[in-house]
Amino acid sequence: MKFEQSGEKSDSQNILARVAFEKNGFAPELHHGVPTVGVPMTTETEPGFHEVFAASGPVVAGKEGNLVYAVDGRHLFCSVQVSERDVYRDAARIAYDSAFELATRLGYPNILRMWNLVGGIIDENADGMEIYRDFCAGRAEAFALWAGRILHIPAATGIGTRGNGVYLYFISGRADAEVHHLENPRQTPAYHYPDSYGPKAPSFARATFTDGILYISGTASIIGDETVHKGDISGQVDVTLENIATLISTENLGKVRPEGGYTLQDLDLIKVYVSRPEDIPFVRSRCKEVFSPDARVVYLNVDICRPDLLVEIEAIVQ
Ligand SMILES: O=C(O)c1cccc(O)c1
Ligand SMILES: CC(=O)C(=O)O
Repeated sequence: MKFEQSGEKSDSQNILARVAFEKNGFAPELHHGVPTVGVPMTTETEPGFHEVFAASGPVVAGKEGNLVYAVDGRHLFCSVQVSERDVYRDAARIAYDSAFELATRLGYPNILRMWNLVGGIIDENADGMEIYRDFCAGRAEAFALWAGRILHIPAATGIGTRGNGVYLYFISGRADAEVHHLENPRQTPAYHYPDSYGPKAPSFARATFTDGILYISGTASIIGDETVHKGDISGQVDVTLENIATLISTENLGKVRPEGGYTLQDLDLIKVYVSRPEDIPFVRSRCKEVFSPDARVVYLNVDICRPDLLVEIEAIVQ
């Protein structure tokens, strides 16, 4: 598995799947035989871009119900869209349930990395519950239904969009793949968050390390389970970067990676989610100081899963 990002479409050879970051989204489809999903994450003024998941072997792609997927012998990519609705819990459970059924049936039960792009993430649903909490409840029910068959809870992102409904996509691997899911010593595991954050805790790990690739989950200014530096973008950026630095340090990642850990200079394919557009110039200049000049970094103006979070960062080391 390898990731690429580009401003243009590359041709479809050896591509497992493609995600188009654009202004309007579109439901997953097979585009010239390649699973393609459009996620509504950019604005008129930001250029769109594509993220490409490279295949490790001959690709077989398909569609089943709402699921669009591809396998290459080592990995499954699967995507499903949940259209806008009053309450998401049942639809989120059903979407994950059908995706997990496919993943286990095809022999890729080892989820490695998932993205949950949730329109109106901090708005209320028709019952007055925050949509992120509503979504998390359905997702947690699906993980509980599949416990033992879907092997672990992986690294993830759960973030707002500039559209409606929910876009899900994930990659998973074979049962025998060597996969390590990591937690952060500075943070409570999200799946143990108390119910003050919602009826079911968020189902994700802080990072997944497999096959020489480190997937870092969306990370924010949270210590323990609490948001710190409320209203202070500078403080939130610093804590977010410190959280990532600790997560990928030799003390933490070195437990599963014999060569040791990484530093912020090793991050690539970085996504920086910023909830207030006016903070983007500051965040950009701070990120320039800490990330490698060769790192590919995009800034996306979307809501984050708690109203008091101003910034969230995800990345890959490969
Ligand atoms: O619910 C999630 O999957 C999630 C994962 C990472 C960060 C975040 O805000 C949310
Ligand atoms: C970012 C976030 O929501 C979390 O770490 O829980």
